[in-house]
Order: sequence, then structure tokens, then C-alpha cells
Amino acid sequence: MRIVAAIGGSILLQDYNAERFKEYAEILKELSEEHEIFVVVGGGKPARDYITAVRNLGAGEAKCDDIGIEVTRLNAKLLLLALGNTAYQKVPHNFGEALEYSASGKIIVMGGTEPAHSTDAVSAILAEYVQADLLINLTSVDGMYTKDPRKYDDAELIEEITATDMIEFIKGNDVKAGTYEFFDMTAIQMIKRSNLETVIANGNKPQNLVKAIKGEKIGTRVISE
Ligand SMILES: Nc1ncnc2c1ncn2[C@@H]1O[C@H](COP(=O)(O)OP(=O)(O)O)[C@@H](O)[C@H]1O
Ligand SMILES: O=c1ccn([C@@H]2O[C@H](COP(=O)(O)OP(=O)(O)O)[C@@H](O)[C@H]2O)c(=O)[nH]1
Repeated sequence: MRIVAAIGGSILLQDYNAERFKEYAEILKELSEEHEIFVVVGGGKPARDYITAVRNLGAGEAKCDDIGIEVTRLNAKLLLLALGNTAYQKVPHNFGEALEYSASGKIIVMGGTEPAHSTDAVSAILAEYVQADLLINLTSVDGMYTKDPRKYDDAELIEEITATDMIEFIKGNDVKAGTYEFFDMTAIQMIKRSNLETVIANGNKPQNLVKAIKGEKIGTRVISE
């Protein structure tokens, strides 16, 4: 299978823990023996810190996004270090480069592309671009909930949702640099227009990536209506 996995910055960059990178590297290496793997890495706290500094300097939103993108690419480089020779040792800056580098047969790791969306959107566009069989979004909670599970105790996990319902759900969310919380509109629109097979799962348990690929019931599955 051709797989695109988005690993949220909240997962990889929690506390700059090398073990987390190593854990993911091992799993990705194993999976790459059987599958074609593309990884998109998020920005996490370091991206938010940089974005705050840039905003405080009076820069506009697109410039803040630009700095966020730089940080995601730096994070991608960390994962490349952990992966070593099984990964193509250059971070693609756009989708054409990602496809080009994948001809090497190695794992591809990228960060952001251009301003105005999150790495969730990058992963969804990449999944379209390379015609992936599966898009897996690994985040810091078990999947999509009826409301923010960190704020509301009575939030319930949604096991299945259509892309159309997801769009309705996230309408009105903030779209400022560093605040594309959970999923952004571009990501869901790509999922909808291309009927991308998508699973959202908890990346704090890296084995969830394997489970999602095996088709085990996990997290939230985005279905077409
Ligand atoms: N409806 C929701 N379902 C799940 N998580 C949500 C929801 N609304 C807000 N969140 C928040 O989104 C966060 C994940 O988004 P984000 O921090 O951007 O993660 P990532 O690093 O995976 O991109 C979770 O920690 C959760 O608190
Ligand atoms: O293609 C991209 C990817 C990222 N970003 C910026 O970089 C930040 C960090 O990326 P993301 O939010 O995806 O990281 P995560 O939520 O995984 O920490 C985003 O908030 C955006 O400001 C962007 O503008 N374009």
C-alpha cells in the first residue's frame, strides 16, 4: 500500500525526546519493507514559540506561517536523522519533489509547503498527489471528539464521520498561524473531493500506525457519504 502518515508536532516534539523519534523510526522502517511510506511532520511547540516571536515583531500572518513551515522542516530533518539510510535524506519542499524523491524507493519525510494551512492539509494534498491508499493522521488525542476532549470531560469519541459533517463541525475555527487546531478546512476538503481513505488516531502510541494500516478499528474513520 502507498501510505501518507501525518505525525502531529504535539506527538514528536512534546519534549524533544529522542526516544520518541527512535520509536517511530523503528516502526516506519519495518512498515517500509512492505509499504511505500510518506511522512508529514508537524511543528509542535517550537513552531508556536517561533510564530509568537515573529508576531510580536509585527510580522503579518503569512510571514508567521512561513516561520512555522521552517520549523516543520527542521522537525522533518530530526526524523530523517533517526531513520538514516531507509529514508531519502532531503526534505521535499513541494509535492512534485516528494514524488520525485520517492522514486528512490525510500521513506519520504516532509514538513510544510506554503502559508495558510497546516501540515494536516499538506498530508491530505500529498495523499491526493501520490494517490495514496490510506491517509493516517496521528495526533495527541484518540481521534475526533464531539468537542475538545482536553476542555470538556463529557466529550465523546466519534468512531466514524463523513467529510461533509467534519467540514460543518470545524467551520469557524481559527485560521491564524500556529492555531490550526485539530484539523483545518483545506485538509478536510481534500479528503472529501478525493474520497481519501482517512484514519485519525492517537500518535502517543506509535503502534497505532501499524493498527491503522492493518485496518483494525481505531480512532476516527472519515468516510464518504
Ligand atoms: N473536536 C475535537 N476532537 C479532538 N481534538 C480536538 C477537538 N477540538 C479541539 N481538539 C484539540 O486538538 C488538539 C490536537 O490538535 P494539535 O494540537 O494541532 O495537534 P497536532 O500536533 O496533532 O496537529 C488536541 O489536543 C485537542 O485538545
Ligand atoms: O504547509 C504548511 C505547514 C505549516 N504551516 C505553519 O506552520 C505551523 C505549524 O504546523 P502545524 O500546525 O501543522 O503543526 P502541528 O499542529 O502538527 O504542531 C502552522 O500552524 C502554520 O502556521 C504553514 O503555514 N503551511
